[in-house]
Amino acid sequence: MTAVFTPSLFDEVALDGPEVGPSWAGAHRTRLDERSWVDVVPGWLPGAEAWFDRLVRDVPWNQRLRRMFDQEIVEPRLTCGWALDEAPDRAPELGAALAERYGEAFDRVSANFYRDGADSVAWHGDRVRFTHPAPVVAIVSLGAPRRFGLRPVGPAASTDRTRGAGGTRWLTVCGGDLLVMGGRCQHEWQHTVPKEPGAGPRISVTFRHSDPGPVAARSERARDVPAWALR
Ligand SMILES: O=C(O)CCC(=O)C(=O)O
Ligand SMILES: [Fe+2]
Repeated sequence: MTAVFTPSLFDEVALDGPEVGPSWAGAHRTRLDERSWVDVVPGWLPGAEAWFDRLVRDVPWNQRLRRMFDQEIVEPRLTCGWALDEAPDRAPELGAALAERYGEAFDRVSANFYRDGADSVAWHGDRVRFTHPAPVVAIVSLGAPRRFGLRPVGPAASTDRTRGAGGTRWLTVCGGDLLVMGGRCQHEWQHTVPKEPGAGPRISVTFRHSDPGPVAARSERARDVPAWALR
């Protein structure tokens, strides 16, 4: 008998089947300078669309207030954070895949929800720099594409005369892409997701490691960076 294709049955099998893990096939490292790097893996996460829909629906999003001098600023995006083992489904599995690849015990997950192009994150280095000389920060993008900027600050800015416009780099991150910052990126570079009129909704899920480990980490000084951290 000839097999008959039944779309509903096919859909069910696809939904109930094992979720395919991330793929490193397209991984590409850009050296920002001799001490900082960014990895981009286009199409890292299969099933990114379905995960986006689930997170939009299930995460208890909130909009934080930030004190800036004597003003309270409402952050232009929604956020939520967890310990890795309490984070929503897929995050623990993805944290384990990242830990294997980067040799870091990622234990913190946070998510940002950019509802539209009016939501953004301003230029900053992540707070993990206060406890780590060379933190690895991994960001999974879900939903609509957005521009992601990196610009040098501190020593990197003053030595980088070759790239024009202050050495700022721009890339576009799409749903399913992975972007990983490492080396001195949080100390000597800043990053941003600027406002982008017309952009659709996007979520970023970030993985960080909170334990500074055996390295004496409470320092911003470059000479304290262990060689292994600058891979
Ligand atoms: O949404 C992004 O890709 C960046 C998020 C970010 O920089 C942060 O959460 O610190
Ligand atoms: Fe950040």
